[in-house]
Amino acid sequence: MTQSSTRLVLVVAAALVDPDGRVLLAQRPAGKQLAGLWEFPGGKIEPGERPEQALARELAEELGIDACVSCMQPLAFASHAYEDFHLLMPLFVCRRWDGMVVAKEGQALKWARARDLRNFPMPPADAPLIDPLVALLG
Ligand SMILES: Nc1nc2c([nH]c(=O)n2[C@@H]2O[C@H](COP(=O)(O)OP(=O)(O)OP(=O)(O)O)[C@@H](O)[C@H]2O)c(=O)[nH]1
Repeated sequence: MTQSSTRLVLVVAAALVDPDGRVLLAQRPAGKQLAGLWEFPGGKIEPGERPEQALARELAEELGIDACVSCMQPLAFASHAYEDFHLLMPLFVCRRWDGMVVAKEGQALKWARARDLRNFPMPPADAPLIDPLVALLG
């Protein structure tokens, strides 16, 4: 069905990959939409920002790391109709950053194998992102 008006929300997310080939998941805190679900770090792109810049900002805010913008590698994107908005979310692979990953916003963090991601409850938009990660990382 075609909808006449849909709010498009642009979000950018990262698959941070550690030297062991594991991917970082962050748990959405209580009180937020989709609370308790495991997601890729990231957030909304602000007006005037390039996606890679927005991602670097979010990674600094959420995890305290300084990610290498020129190393961000586009892998896949999610296009998902939530009830009240449509999410468009590119996923970048990021293997290089400065600093230690720290949960700056009190969120739980987990390093997981790509092939184990299906064991984590994730937002529905994220499901199509898992196969490309498994293809890349095994
Ligand atoms: N960062 C991130 N967001 C995701 C993923 N999957 C997914 O559906 N989303 C959705 O994309 C939006 C992310 O924006 P956000 O992190 O700034 O959202 P938020 O609820 O904290 O909003 P707020 O900043 O207005 O409080 C949320 O609606 C979130 O549910 C994911 O893997 N990572």
